Amino acid sequence: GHPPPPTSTETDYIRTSCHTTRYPETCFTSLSKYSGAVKNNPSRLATLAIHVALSKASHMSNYVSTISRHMDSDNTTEYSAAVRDCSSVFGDAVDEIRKSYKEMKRLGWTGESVRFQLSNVQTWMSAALTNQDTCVDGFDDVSDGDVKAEMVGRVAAVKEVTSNALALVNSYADTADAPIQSKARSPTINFVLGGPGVGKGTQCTRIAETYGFTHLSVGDLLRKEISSNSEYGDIILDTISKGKIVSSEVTVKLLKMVIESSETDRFLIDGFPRSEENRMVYEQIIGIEPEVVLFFDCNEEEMMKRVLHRNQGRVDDNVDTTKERLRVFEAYTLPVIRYYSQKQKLHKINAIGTEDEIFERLRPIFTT
Ligand SMILES: Nc1ncnc2c1ncn2[C@@H]1O[C@H](COP(=O)(O)OP(=O)(O)O)[C@@H](O)[C@H]1O
Ligand SMILES: O=c1ccn([C@@H]2O[C@H](COP(=O)(O)OP(=O)(O)O)[C@@H](O)[C@H]2O)c(=O)[nH]1
Repeated sequence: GHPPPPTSTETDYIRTSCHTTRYPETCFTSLSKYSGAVKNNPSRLATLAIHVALSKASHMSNYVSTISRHMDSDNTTEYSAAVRDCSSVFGDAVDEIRKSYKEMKRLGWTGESVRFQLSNVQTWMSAALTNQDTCVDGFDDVSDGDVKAEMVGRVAAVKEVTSNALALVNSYADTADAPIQSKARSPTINFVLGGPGVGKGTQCTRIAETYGFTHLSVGDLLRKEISSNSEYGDIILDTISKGKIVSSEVTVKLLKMVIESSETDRFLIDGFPRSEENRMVYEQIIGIEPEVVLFFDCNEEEMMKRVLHRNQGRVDDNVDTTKERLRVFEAYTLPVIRYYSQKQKLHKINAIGTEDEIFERLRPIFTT
């Protein structure tokens, strides 16, 4: 669709960011018309710059290869040799820029650290620039004239946008290291675990109100994704209906976005991590050690009873799905609970009793 019309603060952001590139004017003119979509976000700006470089480089690559194809095969002039070589290295440059663009689109989604993904992009964009230089160098031995000037001039224009894109990736990489922790604020995070229906949400609401936390129920975030028709909605609904665990890439990405965009910095994360794999991906992408991990403990019959009485119209609150959720809890979540127990972060709470009684058991944890 059409990008939203730019506002002056958004174009200011692009102008300032372009100061760090080697060709600031080209940078600004090629990117400012998209400033509304960039929304002052360095990652989006770098991705956009790569997109612009990709389109210019593809165009150039087609141009050189067309000229190359229209030359007689017995044409052995230095010009034709240079054009053939250029056509080949430009094809490589386009591949490298395309790979970079795809990687930028998957930042934070692959299970690898963003840092690692960005270093790949830096490598590929540098290689693309080198290939473009190689093309120009090939014309060194060609005698000066209009055709040579035309070719070298066109490549130079592509090099400018490629170099700018690399510079914007570099500046983003400088700030993207551990994106959350490098911010001036360093949020406090507590995890709240326990089987289905044990009362995590109920107690989290009270803890959040009394002790000033932002309550993030990952189950609620996922249900919101379903009802907002996000691209992952169908797969999330299918996974939740079966009582299985949604892919870590999805949950961690959601959590990261919510934490990053929140004005507050004390979080109770309810119902996550549900597996050691969840925990690993969390550590790679968000990486903030939880201060406290609460474990609400209760027998399965009681959990089943509470789930079946919940009455919130949830697709997973039925006997069969809840049996599977209990099985998943035991097989995948208990190992996480053991992990935090070994790290001496775990507080096990007896979840049998009235809501008030249970809340009283929690007070000492938050008042010391
Ligand atoms: N201490 C308790 N005793 C009995 N029922 C409870 C208690 N705490 C919560 N419930 C009820 O059990 C159901 C599940 O609680 P909820 O907080 O949604 O659990 P979870 O977030 O762990 O899935 C809800 O209907 C809730 O009202
Ligand atoms: O980090 C999470 C949190 C929730 N879920 C899914 O959401 C469902 C409901 O989770 P929630 O914590 O809302 O409810 P509970 O199981 O505690 O009743 C789970 O069974 C999973 O299918 C998930 O996959 N990953």
